[in-house]
Amino acid sequence: MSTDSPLIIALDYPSLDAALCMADRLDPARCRLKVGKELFTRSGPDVLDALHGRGFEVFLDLKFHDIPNTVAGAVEAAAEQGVWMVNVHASGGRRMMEAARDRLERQALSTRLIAVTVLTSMMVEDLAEVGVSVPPAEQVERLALLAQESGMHGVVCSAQESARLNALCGDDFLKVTPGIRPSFAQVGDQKRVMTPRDAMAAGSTHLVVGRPVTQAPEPMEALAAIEAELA
Ligand SMILES: O=C(O)c1cc(=O)[nH]c(=O)n1[C@@H]1O[C@H](COP(=O)(O)O)[C@@H](O)[C@H]1O
Repeated sequence: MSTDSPLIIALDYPSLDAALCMADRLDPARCRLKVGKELFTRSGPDVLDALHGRGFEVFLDLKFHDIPNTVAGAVEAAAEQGVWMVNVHASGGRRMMEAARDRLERQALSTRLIAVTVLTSMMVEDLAEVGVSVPPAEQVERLALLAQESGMHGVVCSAQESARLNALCGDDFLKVTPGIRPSFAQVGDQKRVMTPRDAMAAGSTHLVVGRPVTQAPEPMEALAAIEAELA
């Protein structure tokens, strides 16, 4: 099933059973699902089959970062399993991103390919420790432009950077933004956060929401509350 909802719910669970338990409480007409490293490492492709079988479109969030040939192969493998979206780290560089894009094009695979800019958990001092001496916003701009030039469909960034990236890269360039905190939710370990409404107003095209929905007593009620904040 295809949906026009901007919401992508992060299924950050340690087992297939726990993930499917949550998926069964959600509606594929009103959200997509994101499968990340922990769940995929434990369950393997079974989780993708199970979610596709339930009608969900899936963002496989494995943030590939390796030499170009290895990343191209990994992206092809993900796309062959029918995922809606897959991602790489933009800091892997132009040749890595181009190799991944070329592989999808050559195989006529329509999976969206996006690049992570600067993780939403990182602040200026974290970047400094890894040798990046510019503020997060500046590094995000640099990596987003590089990602666009390298043929990515969009980027993962904080919603705080969406407006600037809209101006730099245009509306069609996807801005997939985690660090979303509805008015009813706790910030937790995220640093660069925004509410769903502010994030969409800033130009985000998709909102990644995890714990505010998955740890709510009634996940569909939390999702409906986010939809209401967006209306
Ligand atoms: O690529 C991601 O999805 C991602 C990138 C990023 O910079 N920050 C970030 O939080 N994420 C993911 O977005 C989700 C956020 O979950 P919550 O903080 O529970 O809403 C998690 O699955 C993170 O792995």
